[in-house]
Amino acid sequence: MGSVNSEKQIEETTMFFDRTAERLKNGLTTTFRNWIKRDGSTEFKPELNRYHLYVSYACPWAHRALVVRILKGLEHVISYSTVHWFLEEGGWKFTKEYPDPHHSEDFTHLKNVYTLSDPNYDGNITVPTQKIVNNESSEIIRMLNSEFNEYAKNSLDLYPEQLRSQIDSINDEVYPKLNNGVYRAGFAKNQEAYESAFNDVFYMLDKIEAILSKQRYLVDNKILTEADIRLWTTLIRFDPVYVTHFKCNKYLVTKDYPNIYGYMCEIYQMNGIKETVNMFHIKNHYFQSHTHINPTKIVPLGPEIDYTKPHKRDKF
Ligand SMILES: N[C@@H](CCC(=O)N[C@@H](CS)C(=O)NCC(=O)O)C(=O)O
Repeated sequence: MGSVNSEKQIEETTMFFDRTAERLKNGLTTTFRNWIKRDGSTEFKPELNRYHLYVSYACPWAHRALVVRILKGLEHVISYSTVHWFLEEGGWKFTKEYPDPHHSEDFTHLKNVYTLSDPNYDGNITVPTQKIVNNESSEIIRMLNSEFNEYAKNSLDLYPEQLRSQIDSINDEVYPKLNNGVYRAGFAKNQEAYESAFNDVFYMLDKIEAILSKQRYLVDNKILTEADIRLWTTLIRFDPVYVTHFKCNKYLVTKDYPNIYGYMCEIYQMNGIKETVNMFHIKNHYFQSHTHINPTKIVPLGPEIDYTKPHKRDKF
């Protein structure tokens, strides 16, 4: 790390992240899709200290799981560890600083955990993952929300029955246009693809700003839902990373969208949430790993953002 990459390295990095981009475009194509069920209908029962979340602090999808774990008060039930922030061919790595807490030092990569579960595994090595159980964050957060209630310190329901169809429909729009839209813009191979992704991103942000000018949360005026969490982990990366690195630079979310900014502050200020935000991992991951779009690997120093200001969202 540190030096400018050769053409061959850039080509390899491009191919590696093309595969990630392809998978993200297609949505739920992850491999381990088991469910933890409190009714005992699967082999995975909710239990204290049985499950571990392998995350990358850098990853917006893994970040969802960290946030829901805190909001539900499951810190004493489910442990987690983070991989190193640098992602390259070979996948997410364990290091001395970021070890795999469950296996010996022979486990150098997250891939080792996958192959332990399935020796023939040759699919994508993504985070978050729990070995064997599930590596699809949208499903992991549903399990954390509903299946661990007998241990959870907080009784909130992020996917309440009466709001499910609205949550599903906003997720279906926010995912392609914004969560993944920023990646489509950043990894675009031509002007047309970039512009189409860019327009989706700002169409979605404009729409969200309008919603949040009328109500406290994305789906409901009073009830925080998983749709908010899925949105927030993208928003928190927007100004520091996506504006420059992925060229989503029409507006800044913390300057040009006052309602979105207040909403980001409110969630950031919820108990335990700011500790899930590791801006060092986030910035270093994107700016250093994606050498095909940032060959010098220089990590910008800014921006300075204050998430601790009064959010005033309780006006609704
Ligand atoms: N659908 C997956 C996507 C997760 C994902 O693609 N994560 C990226 C990092 S942000 C990753 O781990 N990429 C590694 C790779 O593609 O090998 C989820 O939400 O859990």
